[in-house]
Amino acid sequence: MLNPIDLADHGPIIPVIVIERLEHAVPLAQALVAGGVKVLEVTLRTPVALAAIQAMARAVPEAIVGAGTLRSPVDALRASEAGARFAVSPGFSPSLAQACEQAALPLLPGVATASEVMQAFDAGYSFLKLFPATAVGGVQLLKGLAGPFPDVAFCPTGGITPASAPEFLALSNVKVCGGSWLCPKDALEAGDWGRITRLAREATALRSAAALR
Ligand SMILES: O=C(O)C(=O)C[C@H](O)[C@H](O)COP(=O)(O)O
Repeated sequence: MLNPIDLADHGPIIPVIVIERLEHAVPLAQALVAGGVKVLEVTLRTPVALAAIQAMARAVPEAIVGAGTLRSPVDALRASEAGARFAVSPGFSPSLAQACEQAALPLLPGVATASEVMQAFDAGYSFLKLFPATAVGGVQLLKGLAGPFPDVAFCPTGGITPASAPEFLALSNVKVCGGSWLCPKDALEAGDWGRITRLAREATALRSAAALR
């Protein structure tokens, strides 16, 4: 079973993917992998999301396909059945955490405050999504959390851009960021897979940009 912290080893950005049309799933995964992005978070926000996870996992074995937007225990079960290798949630709830454990689905739970960090940490999670990262305080909040929680790492997501990502990635407690900009809706609709590969390639270079800061 994958440890969510290991997702950070595959690159600095996890694309947050919204699939409206199932036929986009496989070419999108291929385009991202071609640009060096292997870890894919497919949000359970659309009716075809589970089928998209299944199709990507089968057709693009190099990809590590996970499910995002898990909100309830049943989401955990469905994501696991669809073949998701990890799960991401906008928040933390004990019932969701328990369902993921039962389904052997590694979870990256979301937090936005120190109290939520403590609840997730108590439940055994030390790698957390900060969501919605920019809105709740962004870089300044993460610097603040590093004091009392030096043993907690974060994946900030929400409002991050290619311009702001290096500042996040340069923080000691940030291992990887999430962002939807790698998969723009208009590129998917136009089938512009080349643009998605370019965006993926640019995203993979952001860790070096962070190291230069
Ligand atoms: O649905 C979820 O569970 C999410 O993960 C929400 C995403 O994190 C944000 O929608 C990504 O934010 P942007 O990169 O600002 O578009």
